[in-house]
Amino acid sequence: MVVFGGNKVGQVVAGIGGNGLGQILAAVATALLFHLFSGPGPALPPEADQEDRDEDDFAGDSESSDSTADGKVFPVTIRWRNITCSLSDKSSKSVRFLLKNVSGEAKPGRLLAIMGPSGSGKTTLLNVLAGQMMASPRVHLSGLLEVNGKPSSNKAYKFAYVRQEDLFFSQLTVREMLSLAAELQRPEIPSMEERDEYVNTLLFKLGLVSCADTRIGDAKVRGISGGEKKRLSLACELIASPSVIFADEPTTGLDAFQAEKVMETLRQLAQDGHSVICSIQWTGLDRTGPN
Ligand SMILES: Nc1ncnc2c1ncn2[C@@H]1O[C@H](COP(=O)(O)OP(=O)(O)OP(=O)(O)O)[C@@H](O)[C@H]1O
Repeated sequence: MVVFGGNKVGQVVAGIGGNGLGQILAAVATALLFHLFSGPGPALPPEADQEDRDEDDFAGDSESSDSTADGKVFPVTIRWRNITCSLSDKSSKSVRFLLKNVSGEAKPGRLLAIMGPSGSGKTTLLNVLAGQMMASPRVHLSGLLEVNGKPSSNKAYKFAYVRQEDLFFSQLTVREMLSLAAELQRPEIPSMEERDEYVNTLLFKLGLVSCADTRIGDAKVRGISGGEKKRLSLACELIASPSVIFADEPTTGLDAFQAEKVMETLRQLAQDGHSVICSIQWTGLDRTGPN
């Protein structure tokens, strides 16, 4: 059990819409910018508090490569100790803790679910772990973050971050969206045929074959389901061969069937060797809770 800003949180191991060329170009630029800025952001400064470092527990080494020579996922273990994040308010001279002494570990082959009610700090923790905290003089961060046994540094590993909001070209089909994403992110794939084959593999892996030629859609034009959108987000992120996958509330807003399919996909990605960390909003209505 860890504590987030005062709330108890259980840890379980367990579009861009629009029409027209102008908007497509704008969206391509947005996608490129998104990927430029979605690399590891400001990392948690390695803290002096390294007493409880136990390097023997780490199987990985410090290589920063993201996939092994045979195309397998490069294994990355992340460990965090006593992460504290606070917000200071100069006018009222008060400090608000968003995270307080949070510790944990994510390993390759495991799916880690961070559970808690709304506002308990789940997104904040994912942002800290992914080095995506917004730089602000009001935000104070402390604690220890290790990647494969070494204090984390920028660009230490490749990660995917599936956020709560999905960003897509609503007019494209699922296949077209993946093909475009592959063209932007994997320019080394030489021919269209090979790219098509790569996209087909992704469609199969993410269970998107049946909706491959359906438009993504948006609020105005009905397209693929919410669960399919979430799995398409995962597929787009997988193109970059990440070692670690962060997914912020991937099941929120989905019905039980779609939520189960998304979680099954994440479980499968963990089995493929990715370290998967997701947040789940836990309302407490389910008395059984995380186990
Ligand atoms: N930069 C910030 N400035 C002010 N408050 C912030 C900031 N970042 C987070 N918070 C606050 O910290 C708390 C935790 O936010 P966070 O988004 O991490 O929670 P969460 O558990 O992911 O919530 P939800 O399930 O609703 O998405 C919230 O009360 C939020 O308003």
